[in-house]
Amino acid sequence: MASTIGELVVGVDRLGAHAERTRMSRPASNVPTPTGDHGEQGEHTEHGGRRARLLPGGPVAERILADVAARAAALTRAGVVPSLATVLVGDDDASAGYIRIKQRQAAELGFASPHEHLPASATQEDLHAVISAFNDDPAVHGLLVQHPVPRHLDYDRALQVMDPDKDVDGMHPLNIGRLALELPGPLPCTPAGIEALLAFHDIPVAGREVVVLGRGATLGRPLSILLAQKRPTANAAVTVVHTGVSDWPRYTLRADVLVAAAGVPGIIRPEHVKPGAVVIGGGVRYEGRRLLPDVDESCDRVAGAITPRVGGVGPTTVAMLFRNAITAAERAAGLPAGSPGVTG
Ligand SMILES: Nc1nc(=O)c2c([nH]1)NC[C@@H]1CN(c3ccc(C(=O)N[C@@H](CCC(=O)O)C(=O)O)cc3)C=[N+]21
Repeated sequence: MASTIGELVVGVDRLGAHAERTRMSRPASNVPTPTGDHGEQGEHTEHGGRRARLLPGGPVAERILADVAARAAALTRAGVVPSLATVLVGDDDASAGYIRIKQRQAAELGFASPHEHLPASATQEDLHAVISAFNDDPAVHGLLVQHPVPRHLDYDRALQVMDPDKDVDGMHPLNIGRLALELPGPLPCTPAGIEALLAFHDIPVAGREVVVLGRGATLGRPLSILLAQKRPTANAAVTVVHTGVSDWPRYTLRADVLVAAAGVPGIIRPEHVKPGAVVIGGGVRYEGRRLLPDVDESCDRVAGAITPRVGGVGPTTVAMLFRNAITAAERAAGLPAGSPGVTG
């Protein structure tokens, strides 16, 4: 059984080991209470006037990226430079900005990052040709097409052209199938980032009630699959609520861990949160470069623990992109995935 989810187990073991270490150095009063301490908010640590304990994603990402950097160095010593290719269509400023962040990160980690920029007038066939060229290039191990693409193009069709083993977003239909069947493959980045964030901060979800608000393909749906899997950092009782459930607050109010994955700014308000619950802000909408989170900031008065508005789930998403990329590179090089000790 373990072999079918080998990749996942490796990542989980690493995070689990880290969680053990951090648990010992953290004051007892700071331990989260995902079951909810009704009416015992005085036990929560104050953070600059906030009641809820903050759950930053930065340290989670750092931990993952340190591992990626070690594996990239080992692969490079073995004669293979890991490579994550990016494709951008059009001239959207925000998208160009995100691509630059990924390229800077790639350089820091010792990855090559070939880039193709297509004009906004590019056809579907132009986009497919660029993807096919990266598919066929053995020096490219990971590939992502920046979302969204201009309106006249079909992102899903482009995704299906991509080599599933190079899909660092973990969103190719084959990879969603692998996720559902617990076969090895790249995991969708934001869901995997949220599982890692919860594990890093010692927030158990096993046997607990997790409610996901939203069923989108990039977050809500894959996260609901991931957190219901049989694994120490998952094993949750997962409920998915969405626009088809008009009395959704009835469900979110029961959640020990509430994940906002709706992409509707401010939809989660304090009256939707069980006192003491853990609130994870996964969903965001971008208006230009402005980030509009699903979770209203005042939820920190009710929650026991909450991701910060900036530096929460976002950094873990980017770290998972690179974890998927280094795993793809190791596999392509014929090395066992996740072996930082390998030398040439
Ligand atoms: N093929 C593809 N894969 C993606 O993964 C992908 C994509 N397309 N298109 C755009 C979205 C957006 N995205 C972000 C990831 C991290 C942060 C992040 O780390 N944000 C910081 C800064 C927030 C701010 O802007 O103030 C934070 O959350 O703290 C933001 C945005 C990945 N995306």
